[in-house]
Amino acid sequence: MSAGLRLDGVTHLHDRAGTAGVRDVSLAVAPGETVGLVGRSGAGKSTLVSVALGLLPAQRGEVAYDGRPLPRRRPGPRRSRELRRTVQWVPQDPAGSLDPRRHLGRQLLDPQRRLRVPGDHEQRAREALARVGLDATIATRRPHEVSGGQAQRVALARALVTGARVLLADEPVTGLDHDRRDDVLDLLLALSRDPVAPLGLLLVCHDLDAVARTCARTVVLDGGRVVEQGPTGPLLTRPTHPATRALVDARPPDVHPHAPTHQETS
Ligand SMILES: Nc1ncnc2c1ncn2[C@@H]1O[C@H](COP(=O)(O)OP(=O)(O)OP(=O)(O)O)[C@@H](O)[C@H]1O
Repeated sequence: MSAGLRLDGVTHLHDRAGTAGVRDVSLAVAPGETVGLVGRSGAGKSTLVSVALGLLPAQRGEVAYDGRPLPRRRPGPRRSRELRRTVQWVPQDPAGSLDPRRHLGRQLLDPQRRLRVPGDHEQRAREALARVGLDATIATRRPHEVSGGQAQRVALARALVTGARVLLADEPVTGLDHDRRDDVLDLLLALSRDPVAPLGLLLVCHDLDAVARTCARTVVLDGGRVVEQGPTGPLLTRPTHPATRALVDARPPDVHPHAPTHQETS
């Protein structure tokens, strides 16, 4: 059994002509692995994330969580809940996705109730907060009563609280300032390296510096297909496919040349 998320020869085309979507994509993210997914606009990244989350069907191929294939048809409510617990989605600007009116603690209980997670929900909420380096007392506050960095952490705790083993983070740092960006990325990296409950991470990101900082391995999509993949360092310094080269060439000049990369910190 392969733990985590596995896509095997997955195709999802949006139109009959077959010009848009993803084709024959295989990739795996095991707990503890950090994988970047990059590609120009329209390359198929969001489509792939939707298929990986079971929101769009794999017309060909297979998506499996912890070795168990997702059903081709929309799964029933019970199976759906099981799946949601295993693989969680982290949206763009995670803190901005918190409900401003509700106490943060409530927002850590809601997904557990919704997904009928077994066990003591309050305890799981405290554990999730500890994993992201926050004290449990923050649960009594609302988003505007904590710092932006703390809110980001709570949002990540919310993704963890159901017992997720893999996070799909779709442009989670777009629009954040440099320090906040690094805070989120470093936290994701630390969570992936947690010795007790290592997390798998698929990071969809157009910021190649963020990918270099966080992801051991990177997959390049172009025209809906995987055109290059491998260890992030060599892939970004010696790209072989023109699509990868174009992404690397479009990278803005490094304004923080001393930011540690994944390679330097691992
Ligand atoms: N619901 C849809 N119906 C029809 N075509 C779609 C749909 N969603 C996406 N597409 C098309 O599929 C292709 C891949 O789009 P997708 O959004 O997956 O790319 P992306 O790499 O995520 O792009 P971006 O970086 O701009 O978000 C594009 O040609 C897009 O126009």
